[in-house]
Amino acid sequence: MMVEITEDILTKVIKERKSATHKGNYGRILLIGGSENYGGAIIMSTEGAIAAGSGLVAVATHSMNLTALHARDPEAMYIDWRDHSLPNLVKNMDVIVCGPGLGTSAFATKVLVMLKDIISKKQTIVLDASALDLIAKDHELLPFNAGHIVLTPHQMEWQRLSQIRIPFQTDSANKTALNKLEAEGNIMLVLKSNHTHVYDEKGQVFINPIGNPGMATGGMGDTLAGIIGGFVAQFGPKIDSILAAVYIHSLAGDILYKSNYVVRPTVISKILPRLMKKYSGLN
Ligand SMILES: NC(=O)C1=CN([C@@H]2O[C@H](COP(=O)(O)OP(=O)(O)OC[C@H]3O[C@@H](n4cnc5c(N)ncnc54)[C@H](O)[C@@H]3O)[C@@H](O)[C@H]2O)[C@@H](O)CC1
Ligand SMILES: Nc1ncnc2c1ncn2[C@@H]1O[C@H](COP(=O)(O)OP(=O)(O)O)[C@@H](O)[C@H]1O
Ligand SMILES: [Mg+2]
Repeated sequence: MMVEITEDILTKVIKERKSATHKGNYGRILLIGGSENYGGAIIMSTEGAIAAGSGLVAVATHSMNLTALHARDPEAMYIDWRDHSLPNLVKNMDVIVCGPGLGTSAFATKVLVMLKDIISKKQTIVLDASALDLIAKDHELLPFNAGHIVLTPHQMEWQRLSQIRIPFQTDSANKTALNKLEAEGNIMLVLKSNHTHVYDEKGQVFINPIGNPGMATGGMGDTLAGIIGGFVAQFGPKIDSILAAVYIHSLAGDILYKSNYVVRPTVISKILPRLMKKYSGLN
């Protein structure tokens, strides 16, 4: 059975903040990505995570991206992804987003191996973009020990990972491929397209009915990966958090598309806090 995601998911998930709280109550997230050529990707993911409201946002990226990252997003903490303290930082996080602009170098593979060794049951990992391409070449790189794994491929990345060509990516074929990947029944799949399908850990399928072609621009998925990570960090590692993130990303896109021919991913992050405010405290 397929369930359409509706606006109700936003009031269900987005809670009004209580006065007696601090940043430690809203989740810690580490984003890993951004090679020399793809610095923008990790910056856009970071902006998604900050706008979504995670309590603490840290970024591990190529040193070349430091100045741009800090100039745009001083809220984010930075670590050189070659720094030997990276594994320790990983251990302290609730959520890790890995992949936007990561690239597929030997070093990128080493990052995935490190994550696989270190990640624990208390943590959620969101795998996007290059991380998925590396895993497509070697399924053993999947960090099965994570409490929850969220895969966010677009159709081409899913083709590489599942070996199902795009026209044949039906829900039943996708579920079969997902079952083949799973060791622990802890993988959720966000299969991005003009109508994104989300598969939960039990095989339930959800479809996102909104979004628009103005969103077909580089960085839109990087932004979504950050928002998903931010929602999981703040609202918990459940399918509803992911559905709400997918829905609000498209809703922001639709609002902007009314008066813009192209929707810039960074502007989605810009309007997200205001949109979240509208849906908070209504449940
Ligand atoms: N500003 C930046 O630094 C950006 C960096 N990016 C990074 O570039 C690396 C390569 O990712 P790409 O996704 O560009 O490359 P891929 O080669 O993985 O996929 C892109 C191609 O797949 C095809 N495709 C088919 N169905 C599609 C669908 N539903 N959605 C999207 N594409 C579909 C299209 O022909 C498209 O050109 C990743 O690390 C990614 O994070 C991109 O995210 C774009 C922005
Ligand atoms: N025509 C469209 N209609 C609705 N949503 C779209 C459309 N094109 C792209 N999107 C959305 O934009 C995002 C693109 O993700 P992705 O391809 O990973 O981008 P990137 O890697 O460049 O950041 C997905 O969330 C997808 O659903
Ligand atoms: Mg992408």
